[in-house]
Amino acid sequence: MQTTQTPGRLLTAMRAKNPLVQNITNFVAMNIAANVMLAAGASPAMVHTKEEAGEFARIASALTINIGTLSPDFLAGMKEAAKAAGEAGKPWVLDPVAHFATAYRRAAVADLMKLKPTIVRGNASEIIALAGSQSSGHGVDSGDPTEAAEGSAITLARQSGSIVAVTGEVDFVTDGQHSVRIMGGSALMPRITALGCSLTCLVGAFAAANPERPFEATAAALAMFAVAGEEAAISAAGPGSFLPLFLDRLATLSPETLDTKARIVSA
Ligand SMILES: Nc1ncnc2c1ncn2[C@@H]1O[C@H](COP(=O)(O)OP(=O)(O)O)[C@@H](O)[C@H]1O
Ligand SMILES: Cc1ncsc1CCOP(=O)(O)O
Ligand SMILES: [Mg+2]
Repeated sequence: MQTTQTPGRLLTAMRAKNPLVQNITNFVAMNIAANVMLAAGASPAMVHTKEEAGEFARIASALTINIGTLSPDFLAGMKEAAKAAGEAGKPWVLDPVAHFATAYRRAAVADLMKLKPTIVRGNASEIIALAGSQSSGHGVDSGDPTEAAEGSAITLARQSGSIVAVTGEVDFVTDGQHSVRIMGGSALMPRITALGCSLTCLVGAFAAANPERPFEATAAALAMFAVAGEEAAISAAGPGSFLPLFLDRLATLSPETLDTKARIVSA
């Protein structure tokens, strides 16, 4: 029987491990996602080409895959890395950015889902479409509220066996049987590009340090973003000044404060 782990304890474990996380992410996100991970306490490596992606996945503690700026070379690397992570029993996270927008993206995500991601993290429109329903997404941004995606997230988790996380004004995490909602964050967050992509990478870091608890690890990473985002917004004048304040808050957030301020409720 496992003891209950609070988000703060999972954060402590993540910082203690300083996990090496391989991120095959998009050109927009590479720099900000690496900075988010370093600030939070993880060790990011952006390694994507097919010649080395599988080999690297065997030495990293977790893998994250994001299709934001997809190309044939990236996709080949993603498949090599996902196969290697699966064979090595390492957790991996899929971010299906705007997968509904083109036939190429749809096919790529269908192939990656067959490789059984441990966790899928997307915005509401992405998760609704991935479960086979009609979404109102426009490109990389969501056109749907999280509550409209909750049923789709549960269906997707049951179909795929993955933990599914939907983010937005409220976040939702489900394994198909149990679900939580996470409150917090700031309306400034969707006005800065690649924060969702960066969160996907941070989910990988929490899962790397807590591989037996991917559900709790996912909720803890989302709660860290929610608390740090809410606090950074207090002094921010807009999206530009929010970003450095957010990085500082990720770095200074203590496990005790995370436990006190995280708002995670059973759904
Ligand atoms: N309106 C909002 N209010 C508070 N937090 C938000 C809001 N929209 C998004 N967030 C937060 O921003 C982060 C990125 O989520 P999201 O914008 O949904 O991802 P994506 O960039 O992939 O669309 C998450 O931590 C989420 O909780
Ligand atoms: C703008 C853009 N275009 C392709 S990927 C990308 C970044 C999307 O980041 P996020 O999903 O975190 O908003
Ligand atoms: Mg996104």
